[in-house]
Amino acid sequence: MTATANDTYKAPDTAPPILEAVGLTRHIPMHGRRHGQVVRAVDGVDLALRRGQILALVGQSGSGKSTLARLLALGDRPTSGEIRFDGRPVNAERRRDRRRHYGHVQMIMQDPFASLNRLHRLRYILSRPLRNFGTPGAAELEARIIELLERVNLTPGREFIDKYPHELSGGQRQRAAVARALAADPSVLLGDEPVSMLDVSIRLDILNLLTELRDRDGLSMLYITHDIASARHVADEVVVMFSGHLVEGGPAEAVTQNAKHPYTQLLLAASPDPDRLLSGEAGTGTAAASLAAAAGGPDADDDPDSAAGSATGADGGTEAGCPFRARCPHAQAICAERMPEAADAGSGHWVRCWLHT
Ligand SMILES: Nc1ncnc2c1ncn2[C@@H]1O[C@H](COP(=O)(O)OP(=O)(O)OP(=O)(O)O)[C@@H](O)[C@H]1O
Repeated sequence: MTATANDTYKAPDTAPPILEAVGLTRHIPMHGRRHGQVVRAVDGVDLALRRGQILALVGQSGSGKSTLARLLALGDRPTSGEIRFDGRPVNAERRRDRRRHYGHVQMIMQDPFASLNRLHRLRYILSRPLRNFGTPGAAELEARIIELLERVNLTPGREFIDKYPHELSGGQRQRAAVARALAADPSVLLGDEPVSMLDVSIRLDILNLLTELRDRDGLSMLYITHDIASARHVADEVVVMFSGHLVEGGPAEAVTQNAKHPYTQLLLAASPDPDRLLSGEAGTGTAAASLAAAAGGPDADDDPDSAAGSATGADGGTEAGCPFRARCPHAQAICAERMPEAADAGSGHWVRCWLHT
């Protein structure tokens, strides 16, 4: 059984993957002064979200998290690599695949205001995805909408069904956005920073709702966040992204309590202490300053020794070395030559760092 910070979790860590990325890569061509170069936003990512689990994807702004989420939701096409759903390759260009896949994978966005049409009541917003499964009569439709509202703890549902998004608090709006995602009957939720725009006092409520959906309904979830403390709170497994690469991953407890990669260690050192979990405050002191200096992602600097020199020639094939090397206190000559393969750190924990090969 996977060890987690949340001891209600029951699924075994041998649960089969429901959503996988295999060598997933997205190189974005640049324009203007940088014409001819590409930003390696996502670079050869392998990850597996297991059935009934929450996998947290953690990284700073610019590390490639949203680009990866867009690829997994088929909202963008990869440069190379493959996405598999339930063991089968998904081809983003095939309409049949897109229809089938979209029903199963639903996104929860950062800003619930932007994701809910403010001109409509919840009744209408939630009825649209429900109608994709046939045309139930008015009474049945209303009963299903109320059930959805109550599933996300907007209770009693009857009191919320005719509200407009602007009549809800921030937390209630995010619950309504989760209800809308659930209306499509997904087996996977992709949450891109689903609590970062919410008031600190209600973040924990929404995260607890997500873990409830996992525990009660067996939903699988990719939880995307810059906040490693919240990842530890909700996730079964954690993967850490820096500059388009996954650098460490494994059971949440192992990655957060026994981090191996210097970047993960920096993220942890700069995160709020557990008493201030989800406070949204950055840590203080030298770790936070170093983290800010490390940045999270590829920039347009084509100096290979820059902090994040991940913009390369248009073939996208010239990147070498670990992107974290310029900020790493343990960098060695080999770090500039190539990125190591993942090394096994035991019990499903792995790390891509020359210190551990
Ligand atoms: N359309 C684009 N054109 C050029 N560069 C892009 C584009 N989209 C993303 N990038 C670059 O790709 C890298 C990864 O961006 P992405 O938005 O995926 O990161 P992120 O980790 O989700 O950050 P944030 O949390 O700030 O959204 C960044 O360097 C970003 O500037």
